[in-house]
Amino acid sequence: MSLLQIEGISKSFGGVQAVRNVSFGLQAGELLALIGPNGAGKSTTFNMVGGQLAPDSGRVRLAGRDITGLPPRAIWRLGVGRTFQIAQTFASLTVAENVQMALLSADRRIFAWWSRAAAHRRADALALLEQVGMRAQADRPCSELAYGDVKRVELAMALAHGPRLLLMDEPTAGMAPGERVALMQLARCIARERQMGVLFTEHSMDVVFGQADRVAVLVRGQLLAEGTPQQIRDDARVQQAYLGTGLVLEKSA
Ligand SMILES: Nc1ncnc2c1ncn2[C@@H]1O[C@H](COP(=O)(O)OP(=O)(O)OP(=O)(O)O)[C@@H](O)[C@H]1O
Repeated sequence: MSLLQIEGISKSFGGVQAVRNVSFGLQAGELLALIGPNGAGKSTTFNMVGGQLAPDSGRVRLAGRDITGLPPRAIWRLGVGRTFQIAQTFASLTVAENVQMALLSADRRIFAWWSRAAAHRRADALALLEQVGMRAQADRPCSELAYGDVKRVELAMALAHGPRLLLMDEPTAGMAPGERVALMQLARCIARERQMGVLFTEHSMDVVFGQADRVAVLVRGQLLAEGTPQQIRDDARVQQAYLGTGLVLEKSA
């Protein structure tokens, strides 16, 4: 059974059909990149999986369970984590405290007194930071970190509730090319180790073709193609769809 199964979802905004009858699946341990030119419906699809938007029709299943239209918090509780285009951390807290806050939330104790974050499951927080290569920076304030490191902390925070599926919305936006690949290599290792699925939207073709196991291409709200990076790169329809968008379907050296 697929970890995530999207079955014919559609969504319109007024007269604009943003997503039209889109179906695809994602297995545990797999990285699936959702790509497409601007306005193709990537964010809308993503938000229908995360619960920020309810589909007009179609179903979304997580390990067979119908999660269509559930609110984001309920979907998160069922094991769907999320990172954002602009990393969200508390700048005034240390790296470890940020992860401890995420652990508090996972333990349903987010309303506990803030000062207790520093005392909550520090060893578990440090273990998560070890996984993302940030253990040595545990006691630095997040405000002092380079942006690429903030993204790693955000990843550790997203892992705090042990998601089965991680949604990463343009995870490498704003990062230097080398850092982008490194972040997604890390996500890939963690996905394999935890048998966690990762669905991500991405504009950087280096990341897509270098790191994704499979790629789904949306164009004008419809699924145009789905396959391995090689199949997608060789697909004439995909090349045609990208013509004139300024994006190149080549992995740069
Ligand atoms: N809340 C909304 N209200 C009205 N129209 C919307 C809304 N959200 C998205 N759209 C429209 O739906 C279509 C798909 O948008 P969406 O943001 O899903 O595309 P995208 O592939 O994520 O684009 P980008 O790469 O530019 O982020 C676009 O035509 C967009 O203008």
